[in-house]
Amino acid sequence: MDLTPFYEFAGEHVAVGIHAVDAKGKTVIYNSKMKEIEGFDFEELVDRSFLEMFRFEQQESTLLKVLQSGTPVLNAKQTYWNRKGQEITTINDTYPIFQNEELIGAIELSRDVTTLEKAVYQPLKKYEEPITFSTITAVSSSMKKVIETAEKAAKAKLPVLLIGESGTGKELIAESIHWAASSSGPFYTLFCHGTDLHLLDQLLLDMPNMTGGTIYCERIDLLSLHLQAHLLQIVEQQAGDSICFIASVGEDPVELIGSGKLLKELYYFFSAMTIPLEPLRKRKEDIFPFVTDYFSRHRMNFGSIVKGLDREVTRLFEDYDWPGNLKELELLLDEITSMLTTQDIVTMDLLPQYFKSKSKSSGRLGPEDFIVSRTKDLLPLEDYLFEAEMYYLQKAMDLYQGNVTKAANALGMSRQNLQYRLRKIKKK
Ligand SMILES: Nc1ncnc2c1ncn2[C@@H]1O[C@H](COP(=O)(O)OP(=O)(O)OP(=O)(O)O)[C@@H](O)[C@H]1O
Repeated sequence: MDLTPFYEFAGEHVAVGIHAVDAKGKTVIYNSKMKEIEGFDFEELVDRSFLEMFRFEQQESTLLKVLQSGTPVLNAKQTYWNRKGQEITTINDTYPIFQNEELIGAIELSRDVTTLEKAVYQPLKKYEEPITFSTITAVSSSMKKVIETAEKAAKAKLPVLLIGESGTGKELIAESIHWAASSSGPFYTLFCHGTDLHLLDQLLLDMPNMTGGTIYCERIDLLSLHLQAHLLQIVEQQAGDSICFIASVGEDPVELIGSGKLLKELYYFFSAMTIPLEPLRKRKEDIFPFVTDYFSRHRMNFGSIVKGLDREVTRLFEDYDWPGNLKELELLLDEITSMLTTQDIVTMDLLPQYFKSKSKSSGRLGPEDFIVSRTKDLLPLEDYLFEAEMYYLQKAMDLYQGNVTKAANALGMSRQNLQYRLRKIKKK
């Protein structure tokens, strides 16, 4: 009996992301769960082969690494911001695949542990005391405005809708509203990412026992419309009681409603007060005060001597776009401080390699710019070809460890020609 249809069905419906490549690194399997994890839409996937050419992300490189070494890489945890700007934490196992002792490809199995990570890890890690408005870095005028409105919301005790990209501090604001409202009960977070009917029903069962407190529904736009309707029923039943309801969404709610991702009625319920949080790239004044606060907490909690950033790192932080906002900065600082020994100033060599290459390319074209779609303008051909050439030449130089003669030879061009092109890249 041919079992292929069974395996195909299982591959599409299993709750693990699967990405397999052949011996040349070309994708041969990319299942639905992987699309969901990486945030791709179908239309974009058609162009995936193009994308692969330009992607430097860890995801691919683990597969390629395994392809080169022939040995598995297991339990690799990574937190990143996917194509839709959603924060995702996965644990990946990547294996080489052999047939008759010949390496024919590699496969990556990716478990989405975002919700688990938030529920288990974050409460342990953060501020030791309840979050109050004064704990929050708010130097920019837009963050000051956020705090002002949140203070009003705490007094009014009306439902609140927080709007902002992942990592902008929505949960912190929700928690500080809770404490400022001097609510007697607990602060609960309902992580909508990965929530199912069963968990929502559990919430329904638990609620009658709550005599106060706050329920924060994080990213209601990540629930299916069916579950949003269910959530609406739950919150409406309790409305008017002493429970305070706060929710968050990742983008403009009007657009979300327009594109069928947010139930209008659920939006109406929460939008008694709305608080938009700007992405960090639009309020860069908050970057360094946050770093200073982080370091002082680190000195206090771990007795370290870390004081600040050197000039080069400061410039890099200023220029970078921070797609994951303050959360991304915080994770980066966690990584940097874990490597500190006797140094009190953070220098370039303490920055992880992936961050250096990401920040170098920030401002330049990213992989998504190469996707051809009806909703976006095409890139001028010249820019497209320039990026492609730059990518290819840099990869060739890496492969030959910077040896221009050997790289030129492999590329079938003269040494002078390659040097000329490399200079052109540097100037851009
Ligand atoms: N203004 C801020 N001041 C201090 N810390 C901040 C601020 N904004 C974000 N952070 C830090 O970034 C982390 C992420 O913030 P938070 O979880 O509130 O973001 P979020 O907007 O709720 O993200 P998501 O939509 O992914 O849930 C927090 O743990 C906090 O330490």
